[in-house]
Amino acid sequence: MSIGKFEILCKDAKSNARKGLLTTGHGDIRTPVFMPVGTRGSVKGLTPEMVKDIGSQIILANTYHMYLRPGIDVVEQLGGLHKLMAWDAPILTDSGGYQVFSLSTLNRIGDDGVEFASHIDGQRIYLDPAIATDAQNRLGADIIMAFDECAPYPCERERLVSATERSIRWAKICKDSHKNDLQLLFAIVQGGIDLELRSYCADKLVEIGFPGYAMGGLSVGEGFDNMIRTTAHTVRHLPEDKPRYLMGVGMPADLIAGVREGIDMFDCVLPTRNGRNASAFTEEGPIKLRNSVYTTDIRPLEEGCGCYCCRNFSRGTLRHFFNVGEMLGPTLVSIHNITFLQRIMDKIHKNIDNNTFSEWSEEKLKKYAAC
Ligand SMILES: CNc1nc2cc3c(cc2[nH]1)N=C(N)NC3
Repeated sequence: MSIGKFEILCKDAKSNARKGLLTTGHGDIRTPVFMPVGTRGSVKGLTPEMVKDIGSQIILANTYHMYLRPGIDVVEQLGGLHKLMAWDAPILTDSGGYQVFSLSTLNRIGDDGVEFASHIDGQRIYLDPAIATDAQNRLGADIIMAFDECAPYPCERERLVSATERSIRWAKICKDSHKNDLQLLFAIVQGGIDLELRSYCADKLVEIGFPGYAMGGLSVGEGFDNMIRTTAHTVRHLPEDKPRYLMGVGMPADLIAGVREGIDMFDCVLPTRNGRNASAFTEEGPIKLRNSVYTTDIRPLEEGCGCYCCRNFSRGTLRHFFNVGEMLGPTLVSIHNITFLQRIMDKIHKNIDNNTFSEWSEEKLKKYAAC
């Protein structure tokens, strides 16, 4: 089994879209792929069996959160992350770089690492590239991420440059610290929407050499056009034969547009976060189920969807569940929303196979933009 092998199976003639097969320690991943997020070891509100039934191939967990609770030692004593999550397929762990800068109270950012106060109990913690890589090696995920510094958006160019430079230096330390050949260490390209900085960062990371490359720092309020323009530009600086991962993305239109620019992997909390907040993806745009207009609506969320939620529950029932605070409401709408994104990925695969992706994606993007 050649872990890290990425085979391009089919390429769209009129865009950068492609289908691939990525070999990992827990099986092959057919790309493009959407990865549901299980930040603290659970895809919120869903059993692993539900996630598997939807057709998800790989799920995420987060090193920052697992480091704080229950702690890496405890995860190891519980049999590792796959055992803890009851998931025998591929897992990707984010390094915690984003969460340290977005969740915690930063005390010190140095070239060595970061000192911060835990967002849980204020405990002072120190993380650096080597510690974050060792933690991911011990968690045992199949794909692990470099420890990076995520500059806020927007921010002064000087801050963006220093965060990008530091992320490059830290990526090299992560690669030198990474000991487990069963795990793939992906680099993360930073640089905001500054195309020159993105090129510089991508070129430097490719020089160091990684089995896959992510793009971080997008889908943070820059807007769809900036995100796609930056993605398209950066992809041109990444190797054709390595997987490309657009972190934290995204909504239905983002997935289609990202694939068109040559992205292979996506993750996003929105299907479950929106699901918990009674917001459901539909082909006609999101619907807010707490709205009284759905009180006696006997239709499923989406005619023809086929997910467990749409096969068994009406919009009226779902509105009732949210209205009275039944736990089943968030679970059902999360199942539907992940299924909705999975179905988009399935349609992407089919259209790339049939060489109809460009026309299909054009029509879909127009439709979703109008929602
Ligand atoms: C908008 N969501 C999102 N953007 C991200 C950006 C990054 C990330 C996770 C994200 N999630 N993880 C990193 N280690 N770095 C960059």
